[in-house]
Amino acid sequence: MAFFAHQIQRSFSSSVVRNVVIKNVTIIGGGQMGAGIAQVAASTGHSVTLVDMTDDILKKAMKGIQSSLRRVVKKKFSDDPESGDDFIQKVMQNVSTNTNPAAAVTSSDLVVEAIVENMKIKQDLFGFLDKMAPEHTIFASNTSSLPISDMASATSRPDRCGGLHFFNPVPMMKLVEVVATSSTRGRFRSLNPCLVCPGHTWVHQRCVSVCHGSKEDIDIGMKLGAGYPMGPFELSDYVGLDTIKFITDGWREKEPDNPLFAPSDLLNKLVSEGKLGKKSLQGFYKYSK
Ligand SMILES: CCCCCCC[C@H](O)CC(=O)SCCNC(=O)CCNC(=O)[C@H](O)C(C)(C)COP(=O)([O-])OP(=O)([O-])OC[C@H]1O[C@@H](n2cnc3c(N)ncnc32)[C@H](O)[C@@H]1OP(=O)([O-])[O-]
Ligand SMILES: NC(=O)c1ccc[n+]([C@@H]2O[C@H](COP(=O)([O-])OP(=O)(O)OC[C@H]3O[C@@H](n4cnc5c(N)ncnc54)[C@H](O)[C@@H]3O)[C@@H](O)[C@H]2O)c1
Repeated sequence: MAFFAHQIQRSFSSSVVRNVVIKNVTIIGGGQMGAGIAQVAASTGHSVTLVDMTDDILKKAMKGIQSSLRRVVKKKFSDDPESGDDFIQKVMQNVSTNTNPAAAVTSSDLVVEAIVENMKIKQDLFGFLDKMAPEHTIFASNTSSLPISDMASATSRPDRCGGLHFFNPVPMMKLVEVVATSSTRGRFRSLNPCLVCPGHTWVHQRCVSVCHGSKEDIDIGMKLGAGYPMGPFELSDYVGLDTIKFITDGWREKEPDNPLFAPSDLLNKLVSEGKLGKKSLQGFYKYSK
């Protein structure tokens, strides 16, 4: 995270931002991704404020961060459990929660949004925070597929808006795509040398695969045959079927004739039944708590 904070700082060309030290990070959205981003930012010494709509959601997020840290520590401090406990305590002390986004950004250096994959809601959030956050604050979106420039246009600081596309689960995935727009000028560039296309990069285009066969066979096939750590159905449950639906609906809007983005009756049925994947304990597969 420190590396990316440096990269963002180095790349934003406006003088107001250039000498910004990224210390205070506000994450809006304490779901799968927001909680993971908060964990990584707090683990690298940043002071983090995690925002969501209710205290219950935030309590669940903090519990998730703690259990994830325990998994990290089991490996990182295997021969020194006491230091592991200290590490967890220190990281958790770096994270505070707030249900009031306005109060949570008053001293932010970097705001990362990881809320629902809906452009209007993201634009409204960016527009609102733009009035509340300090002049120097950088805004970043963790969106999987929506154009950063459309979010930046909802603010008075398009030169300090970018994408920070983390991958799930954040504490385990080394890739973060730093997405620039024409307004971010300067040297801000995507660290991931890849084609920029709907959904940012070719990484996503490979997630969208046309499959024929049982979900189990396809997942096993992609794991054993393509060396994937998870098959496409397992991964879709892991990402969240609602998020997958937001993304593919967005891509279909842009390219209605692309057969890759044809609507999936099964996906639409599962989402309409609230079967969102791992986060709701049922999607393509069933999960235990
Ligand atoms: C159609 C639209 C498509 C676009 C979708 C867009 C989505 C989005 O924009 C892009 C993405 O993210 S795409 C998604 C990109 N992401 C992918 O493709 C992910 C692919 N999957 C993987 O890389 C692996 O399955 C995992 C790393 C998730 C799990 O590893 P595994 O080996 O299969 O099994 P394991 O036994 O579970 O874990 C082993 C050990 O790892 C550690 N650990 C694990 N989770 C942890 C956590 N949360 N915290 C801390 N630690 C965690 C832990 O030490 C654990 O040991 P333990 O003794 O159990 O504590
Ligand atoms: N799930 C993934 O694998 C993955 C990976 C990379 C990027 N993303 C992107 O990250 C974002 C979040 O995805 P997720 O899987 O964490 O979703 P999620 O549903 O797990 O979490 C979203 C959280 O945002 C909160 N929220 C929604 N609107 C809000 C608002 N106005 N103010 C404050 N909180 C609000 C919700 O209460 C929820 O807790 C999406 O844009 C998604 O495309 C997802």
